[in-house]
Amino acid sequence: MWCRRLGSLCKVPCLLGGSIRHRSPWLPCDRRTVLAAAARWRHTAPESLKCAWQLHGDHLELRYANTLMRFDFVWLRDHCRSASCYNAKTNQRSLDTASVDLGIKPKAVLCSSSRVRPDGHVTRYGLEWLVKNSYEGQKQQVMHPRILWNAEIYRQAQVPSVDCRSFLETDEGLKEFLQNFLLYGIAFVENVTPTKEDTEILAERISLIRETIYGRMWYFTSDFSRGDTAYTKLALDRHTDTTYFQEPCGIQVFHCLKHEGTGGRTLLVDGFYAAEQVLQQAPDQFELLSKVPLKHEYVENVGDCHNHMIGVGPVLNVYPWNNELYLIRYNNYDRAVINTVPYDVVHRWYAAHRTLTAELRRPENELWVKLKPGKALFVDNWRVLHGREAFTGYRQLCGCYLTRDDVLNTARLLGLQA
Ligand SMILES: C[N+](C)(C)CCCC[C@H](N)C(=O)O
Ligand SMILES: O=C(O)CCC(=O)C(=O)O
Ligand SMILES: [Fe+2]
Repeated sequence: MWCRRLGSLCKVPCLLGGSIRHRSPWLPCDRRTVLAAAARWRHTAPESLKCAWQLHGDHLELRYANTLMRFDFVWLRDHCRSASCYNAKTNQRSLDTASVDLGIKPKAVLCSSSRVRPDGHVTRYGLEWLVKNSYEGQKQQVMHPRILWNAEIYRQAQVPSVDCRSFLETDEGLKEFLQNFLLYGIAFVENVTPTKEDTEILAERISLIRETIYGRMWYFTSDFSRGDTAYTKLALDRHTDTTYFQEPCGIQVFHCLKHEGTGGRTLLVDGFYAAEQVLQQAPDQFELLSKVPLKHEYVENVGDCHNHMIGVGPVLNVYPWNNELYLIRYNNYDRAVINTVPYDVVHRWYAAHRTLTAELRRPENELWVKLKPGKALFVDNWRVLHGREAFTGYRQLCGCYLTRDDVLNTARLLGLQA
């Protein structure tokens, strides 16, 4: 049974809605023959080629807004936004998906009929909603818009630091800061009172602080109070932190409270920029780095501190549907014995790791900054690597880790895509 009646909504194509009446166990369908004969393109209006659909044996094919989409029938039933299937107040599904017949088929597809007879369950979808939420639509989009940088690109962009008061007291200041942070993976706040307490207030403005084995707010000097090279005066090559957690910390905040001596500059490298170069030069190496799981490990036995952490995952982590990078796990100090990779793969992995390392080490990709009291640095620890130059004298840094979900939450609440 096909309906090509057009409701009043159809006059505005972007508001077109489609309705699907599902064949469900509680509503036996006798329209199989109609469905079988239905596999040809249908248009919402004879003169409009903007939207067309075709019903196949197990899915609905829809062409709209230059996107060809295919919707599985169970998917369509599962995403029904009717009052009995979805609670619009809580934005939660009420439908028990497991109760949907996996062989479900729509009884009819109607284009924006204003009068649908109340037999069977009716599911309505807006075309825009379908485009936005289809696999094909998502594939064309990035989850996180970013500007990949090397030192020159970052300098040219002249990204401003945000003033501490504006950051703390205005939504505009906070939004500007977060926008910079999301685009570049680093952002600075200036004129911060150089204390641990004031740094904590900053952190709490955008997120929950992630307490770890290093505490909530940490404070460190080169006193080797912990069994890690960070607590010395030695240089630290570029790395991301807490690679040995199953979920590495999302953001790291650094605030240098004091330095009387030389050296100690901070190195920042956009890991995604380097990975992108690997993808261009050697896509198979990129793939290897994104597929081969490795362990990172933290073993500490110094004073009263006894810890043993293990995190497993590939160096490059990508969303499987669009290959977009979302996390780089790179720390050659903390990388554990490789025992998760067979010998013939491991050699190719080392070659791929070498290619990535060469990109990460290109001098033109290195951004060097000297952290000074009053200037707090936020680093996206899932994207930007940090390191430091060896130093002399007394140097005191404070900071903390933030939970990524909560930073992104704040950004979304301010209207940013995160
Ligand atoms: C930042 N803070 C000094 C607290 C900890 C440093 C952790 C260092 C560790 N090797 C890692 O990369 O995870
Ligand atoms: O001392 C520094 O500037 C940074 C050390 C470091 O890598 C860290 O604390 O995670
Ligand atoms: Fe670090």
